[in-house]
Amino acid sequence: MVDWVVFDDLMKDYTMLDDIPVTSLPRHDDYQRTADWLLSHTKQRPLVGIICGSGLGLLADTLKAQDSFPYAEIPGFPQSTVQGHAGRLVFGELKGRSCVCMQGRFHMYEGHSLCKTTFPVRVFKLLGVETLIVTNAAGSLADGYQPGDIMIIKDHINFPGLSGLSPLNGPNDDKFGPRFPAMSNVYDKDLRCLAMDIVKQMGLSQFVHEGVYAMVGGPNFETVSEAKLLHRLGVDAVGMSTAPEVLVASHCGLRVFGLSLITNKVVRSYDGQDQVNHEAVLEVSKMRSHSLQLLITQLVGRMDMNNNTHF
Ligand SMILES: O=P(O)(O)O[C@H]1O[C@H](CO)[C@@H](O)[C@H]1O
Ligand code: HPA
Repeated sequence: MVDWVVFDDLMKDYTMLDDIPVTSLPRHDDYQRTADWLLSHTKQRPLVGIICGSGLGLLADTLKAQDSFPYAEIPGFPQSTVQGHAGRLVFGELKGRSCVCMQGRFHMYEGHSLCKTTFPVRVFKLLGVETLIVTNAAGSLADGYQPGDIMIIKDHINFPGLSGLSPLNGPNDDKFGPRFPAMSNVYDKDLRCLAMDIVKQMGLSQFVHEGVYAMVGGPNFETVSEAKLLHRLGVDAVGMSTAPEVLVASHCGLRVFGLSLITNKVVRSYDGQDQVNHEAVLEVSKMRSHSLQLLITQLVGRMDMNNNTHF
């Protein structure tokens, strides 16, 4: 079993990707062992996996017939350290459909390697999950987005990925997916259309957009110049997570749907006193998490099942 304390100790001296000691990366058996432990501790057989963003963990509390496990009790599971990320894996039903929910995710800026931040996604795959729903708190760059709005993620720009930081670095495990996965249609179009339909029926169209999410490394929020750059590049919302999870999910054939809750406007001017902070992010997340929960519940209830790609 991968020992994350030993792993982190090994990794701390390796800043260049081509230096990562291959033998210390998690192997298929490590993911399988964690999945087997979970399958032997719950009767749920989830088809949908959900990752809750900052302040969005309340969604997990709405699952019916729950079995929940603190990350510390799950063999091989990493631990979360960020406020607003409870650190529990919750199994249960939404609209009668079996789901597994991460109440708390792992971020690169916590000091985790990317294969560690995405460890649960491959465990989900081995549990039988077919569809991954990712949620996050994000700052908006798009004109017209307001704090409290929801963005259906159409596509992403993975800045750490563009500069060589990928959870798929290292030898490829063909049991999970191909060496060179395509990413051109990574956020499932049918699910995005279905979500838009639900939004209309819920009367939320005014608050819901479809747009491009960019992942930056964090943990600092953006400078004004960085914000201007992101805006010019066509980024609608920015955060410090999601892209690696989506990459790993898509690599192993999971269907992906993503939502950003806009918690703040990214400051794009030197005038004024506006400053974003994590407490404000959590406050807005909590305020609007109910609409997000309703949207996800409806989506899970209406999505078709048993149609993901198998390698
Ligand atoms: O992406 P999630 O986990 O929702 O969290 C977002 O909120 C935190 C900043 O307030 C960062 O971690 C950012 O990525
Ligand atoms: N920038 C980056 N990450 C974030 C933000 C932001 O403005 N808000 C919430 N997560």
